[in-house]
Amino acid sequence: MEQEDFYFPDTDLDLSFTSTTTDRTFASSSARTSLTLSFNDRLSTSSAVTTSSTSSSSVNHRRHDPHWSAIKSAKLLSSDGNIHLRHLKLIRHLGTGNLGRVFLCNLRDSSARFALKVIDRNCLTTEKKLSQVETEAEILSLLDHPFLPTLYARIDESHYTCLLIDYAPNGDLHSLLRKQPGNRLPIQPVRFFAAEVLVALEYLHAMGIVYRDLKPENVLLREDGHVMLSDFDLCFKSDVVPTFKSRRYRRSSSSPSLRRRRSGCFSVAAEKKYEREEIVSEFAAEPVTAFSRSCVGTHEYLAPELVSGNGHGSGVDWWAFGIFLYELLYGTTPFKGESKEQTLRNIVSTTKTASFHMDGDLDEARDLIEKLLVKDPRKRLGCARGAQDIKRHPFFDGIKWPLIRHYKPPEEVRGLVIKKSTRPHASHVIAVSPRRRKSFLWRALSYLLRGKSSSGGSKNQSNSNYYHYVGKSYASRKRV
Ligand SMILES: Nc1ncnc2c1ncn2[C@@H]1O[C@H](COP(=O)(O)OP(=O)(O)OP(=O)(O)O)[C@@H](O)[C@H]1O
Repeated sequence: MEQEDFYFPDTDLDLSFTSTTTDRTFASSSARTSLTLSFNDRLSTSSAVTTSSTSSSSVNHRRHDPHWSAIKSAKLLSSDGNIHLRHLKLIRHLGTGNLGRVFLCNLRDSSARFALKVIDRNCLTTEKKLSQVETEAEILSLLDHPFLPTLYARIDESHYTCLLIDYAPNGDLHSLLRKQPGNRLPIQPVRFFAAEVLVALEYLHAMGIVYRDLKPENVLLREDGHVMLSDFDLCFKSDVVPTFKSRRYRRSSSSPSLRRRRSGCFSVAAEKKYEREEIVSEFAAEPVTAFSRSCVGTHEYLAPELVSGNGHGSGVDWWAFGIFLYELLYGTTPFKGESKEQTLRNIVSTTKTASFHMDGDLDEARDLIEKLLVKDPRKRLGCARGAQDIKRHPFFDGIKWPLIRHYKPPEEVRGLVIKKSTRPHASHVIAVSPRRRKSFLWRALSYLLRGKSSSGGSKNQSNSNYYHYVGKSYASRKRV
């Protein structure tokens, strides 16, 4: 969980915040970063993002959103109609990633809070990293979904590229897991978080986007407790051909008359189940022909086809979804070895399978995980028709998918504070001449970003090839 918000005396940037706030990235010794080894993905080269606005700004259904209203007002007051860094007030540092630093900020004279990802392009030493920035910006500009961040503005000033996105104040699922006894969550919160992540992945796949970096660290939690997937620099985009088909299937479901155990909005059938046959028309938009050879992701979450380097598609996200479910339920990942090399060996080994503790409550979860962790992607659940098949698994029985965003987040999870209403934030305004304000802002940004490179504790650097990568011994699970 983030610390309580803290407003500093109103300068454009108060550098003292670096020593008084928590940098989750540095604080976390077990941070897992992701690996990127080569880029041959078919990412569209057209830039959908312009310098300072995004296509989503015109989305009608969000016109009353306070964030868009704040953006609109700031643009109206801006001399050139665009958002600039001078319009933003940085509040504190939230974390450091592979590409840059993330700050909590708001627009001056507004209480709407945003996260600002600041990338100093001069610090990006390789073409690959520059390309990752463009990938992230492009993917973000395409998104319009409650469980994914909105890109409100892209600001390119001097050698900085800044992405203004939704702020998720409840931290990430990895930190939340570590606050739980045994680093495990009870089954109902797991169903809740997994269902939302599944819907987010389904949306990405329907857009032709293969995510490739699912892990609890990348599942941020919004103020209302709902999820927000983050980190799109490892995605690849492919063509997707949506289809609409009729299908006959046997559905096992609980009798409505049976007594049910209840927990929040997610209920579990306590007694017998019955089977019925249904013919359904369904929309499938899974990028089944997506293909990449890049070895990217986070070791413990890599699918076997990714590790072997023979090419992969959207199935890698369904494998990672299985690992994700396992980690939420068991507090560890199923193929974790003594070293990263051993982990990768376990993943590709045809004899090594996930092991499960005996626990009756987890039978359906176990069955789902086993179907997702099938080493041959052609036989893996989700790889033929996408999320539809996973949603239908008995583990998710009872969930009304169209209403998913209205389900109540699990309140019983230790360390998850769900705010019922947004507290108005005080904002202090001190008149600073625009010239002074600008130079101060640049000096402050340079200072903060320099801090990143000298700290040495930030995210890892990319390795140039797989053998170099597996040959090293790492103290923690990191993305490369
Ligand atoms: N929208 C956000 N709201 C709140 N915190 C965020 C947000 N985006 C990022 N963070 C925090 O900032 C940190 C850095 O984020 P960033 O996306 O740059 O890197 P990352 O998620 O660590 O991934 P990588 O280095 O693999 O690209 C994250 O660990 C997270 O704690």
